Amino acid sequence: MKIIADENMPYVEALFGDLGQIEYVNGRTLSPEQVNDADVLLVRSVTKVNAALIENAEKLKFVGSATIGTDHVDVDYLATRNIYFTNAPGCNATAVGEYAFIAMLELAQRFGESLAGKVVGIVGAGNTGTAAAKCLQAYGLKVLLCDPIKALQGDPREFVSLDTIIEQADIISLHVPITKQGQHKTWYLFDETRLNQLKPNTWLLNCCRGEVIDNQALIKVKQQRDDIKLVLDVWEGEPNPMAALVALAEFATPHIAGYSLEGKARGTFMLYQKWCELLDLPVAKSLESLLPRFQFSHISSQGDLNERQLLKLSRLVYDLRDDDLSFRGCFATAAGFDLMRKNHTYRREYSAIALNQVTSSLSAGAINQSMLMALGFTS
Ligand SMILES: NC(=O)c1ccc[n+]([C@@H]2O[C@H](COP(=O)([O-])OP(=O)(O)OC[C@H]3O[C@@H](n4cnc5c(N)ncnc54)[C@H](O)[C@@H]3O)[C@@H](O)[C@H]2O)c1
Ligand SMILES: O=C(O)[C@H](O)[C@H](O)COP(=O)(O)O
Repeated sequence: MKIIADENMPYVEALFGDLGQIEYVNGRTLSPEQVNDADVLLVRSVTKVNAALIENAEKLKFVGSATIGTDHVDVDYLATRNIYFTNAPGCNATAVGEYAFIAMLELAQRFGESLAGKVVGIVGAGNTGTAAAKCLQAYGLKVLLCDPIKALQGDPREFVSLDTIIEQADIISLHVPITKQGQHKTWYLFDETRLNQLKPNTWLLNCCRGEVIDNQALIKVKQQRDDIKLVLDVWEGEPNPMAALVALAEFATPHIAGYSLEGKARGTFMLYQKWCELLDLPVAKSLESLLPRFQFSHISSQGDLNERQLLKLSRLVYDLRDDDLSFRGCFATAAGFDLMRKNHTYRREYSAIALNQVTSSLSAGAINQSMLMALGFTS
């Protein structure tokens, strides 16, 4: 069996090595000739899987994308060809949620403010939005959720409109898929009009898809409104973000909000699980066996923490400042953007740290052992 896999998808050898002959390819430049004799195709968000790519791949029976988003895959075409498709919903949700939370802690520190007490609006309350809300609520913040689709489906959580979020939230974090049609389309959901409606001093974070914000309009609005602060992980026209926008963002990264080792491993593992299920094979490998031990796996601290100390602790699993600095040095070329993504193999999730807070208080609202557990650290 021939398995074609993106060279930047980790753990493919460990999980699929026994199941067939693996050939690694550059997902961004993958050509039809390279997939013509494939049985299995494993991709990431940078590969457009459509008729143009796989028309002549007659043996192809399985396409797996180790991603949450599916906008790069023509799922209708795959269905007409009876090719099984799976993605990895939720695989990197914790990573995205922690990225957003840590970015907010960083902004608070940079501007001498406290994150505690702010109201956060989450647009899109699926896997990543819920993961972000989990951290924020664990930290005691008021969270407003906007997701008209979930509301219509009867999700029991309380939802508000996007207008309410814009009026009331101090911070807005975007977590929607990119959709170009329909009542709830998200393409340029934040256009110039909406961007101009942001209340003074809003922090706007985008870790879903670049085109959810009109990037040209964002440049224009931000040039007139320095009160708005931006954290941007995704960009219109990746891998070529607009240089003027990078310069205007407080924190800028190359679409790596989901790139914890845990999230990456989960993505490939979910494809492996699905493939085993389809072939009626036992799931012989485990997710845990893939992950290296974290160098700060056990930490003891004395007493409750303050917000600054929580940020210090967070920087052990993910120091956003480092990525921001590297990005500014490499984003000018597509190769630089992609290389930083390729080499991004160092980030962990809060769960990688077992925390023992000696003399932790029981007071509600304190950054004590129970709040840290709720954030995702382990004991
Ligand atoms: N930056 C990254 O590394 C990274 C990582 C993972 C996912 N993503 C992107 O984030 C997107 C969201 O991921 P997810 O796991 O949360 O997906 P999800 O499908 O679990 O949740 C998306 C939610 O958005 C809601 N939604 C759709 N249109 C909306 C609208 N107009 N207004 C408000 N809500 C709307 C949906 O109802 C759904 O609940 C993915 O589709 C992907 O594009 C980016
Ligand atoms: O949709 C997703 O899951 C994310 O955008 C994903 O993290 C992108 O990473 P890539 O597939 O490009 O490695």
